[in-house]
Amino acid sequence: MDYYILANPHSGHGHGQQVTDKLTAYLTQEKITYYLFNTHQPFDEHRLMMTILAQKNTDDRIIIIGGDGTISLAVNALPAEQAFSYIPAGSGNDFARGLEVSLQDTIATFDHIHKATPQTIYVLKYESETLSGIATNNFGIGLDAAIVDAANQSLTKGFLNTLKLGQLAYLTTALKIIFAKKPFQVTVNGVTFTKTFLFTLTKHPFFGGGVPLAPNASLMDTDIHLVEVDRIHLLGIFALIPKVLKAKHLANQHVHHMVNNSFTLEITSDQPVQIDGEIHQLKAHQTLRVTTEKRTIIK
Ligand SMILES: Nc1ncnc2c1ncn2[C@@H]1O[C@H](COP(=O)(O)OP(=O)(O)OP(=O)(O)O)[C@@H](O)[C@H]1O
Repeated sequence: MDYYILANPHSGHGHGQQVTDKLTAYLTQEKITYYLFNTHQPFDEHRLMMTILAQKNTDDRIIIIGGDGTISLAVNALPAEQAFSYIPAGSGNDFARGLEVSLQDTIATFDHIHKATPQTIYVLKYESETLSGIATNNFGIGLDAAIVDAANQSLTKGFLNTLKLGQLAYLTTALKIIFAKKPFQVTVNGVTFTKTFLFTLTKHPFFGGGVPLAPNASLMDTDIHLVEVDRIHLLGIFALIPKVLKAKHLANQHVHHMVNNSFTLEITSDQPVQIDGEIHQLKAHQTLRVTTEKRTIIK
C-alpha cells in the first residue's frame, strides 16, 4: 500500500509546505512509499487528482494536505466511491474541526490514518440550473457570502492570521457588511423567510475558522443543518455575535434552525452565495436542491 499525496504548499500562508515536509520526512524514515503531487497554481487540485487516480493501484491511499479550499476542490474532483484521508494545513480548517482531526500534530494524524479503516461521512451536494457540486463546509446565501467575499479580499485577514486570530477577520468584516447588506426573501421546504440576513446550510458545526454556527451538526449522519438569521436592528445583531461564538444563538427568536436531509429553496432576488469560501451567484426564482452525498474517509 503506497500513499499518493496531493498537497497545497501555499495553504495556511505556507503551513502546507511545513506539514508536507514533516510528513514526507516521516514517511521516508518509516520506509513507507509515497508519491507527492504539489499544486503549482490556484485550482490545480482537479488536474492533480486526475493524475493520481490514473496512476494509483486499488489498495493505494490518497492523502490531501491543505486548508478548506484545498479539501473542497480535491473532494469535488474525487469520484464518490474513492476513499481519501486529510491532513489539515489551512488557516481556518473548519472541515478538519468537523472531522475532529488534529490541527497541530501531523505525525499523530498520519499514524491514525495508517492504522485506520474506512468510515462513511456525508457532505453537502447542491444542484440548480447553473450551480452544482459538493460542499465539504458550508453553502451560504446573502450575508455570509458577502462576508466571505470581503474577508477573502481584506488585508485584515492576512494580518490577523499572522496573529492567529483569523476568526476575528470574519468578525470585523462581518461588522462592516452588517451595515450595508439588505435582507432578502427565501422559501425553503415550504417555509418563507421574508427578511433573511444570514442563511447557511452545513453538515458540520463550524464556519469562518471555528465559529460554531450549527453546534449539533455532524459529518457522520445525513442531517443538514440550516441556520437562518433575520435582519434585525444593529443592537440586536451585536448582542447576537457573542452568543454565536459561545454556541448559544439557536435559542434566539430571530434565529431559525431547521434540520432535514434535503432542502429545496428559491430566492426572490439575485444573491451572492459562498460555497466552501468560493463566491458564486444564485439567480432569483431558480430552484436549488441541497442533499447529502456519501463519502469514505480514512482518518
Ligand atoms: N500553488 C498554489 N499557489 C497559489 N494558490 C494555490 C496553489 N495551490 C492551490 N491554491 C489555491 O489555494 C486555495 C486553497 O487554499 P486553502 O483554503 O486550502 O488554504 P487557506 O485559505 O490557508 O485555508 P482555510 O481555507 O482553511 O482558511 C484554493 O483556491 C487553491 O486553488
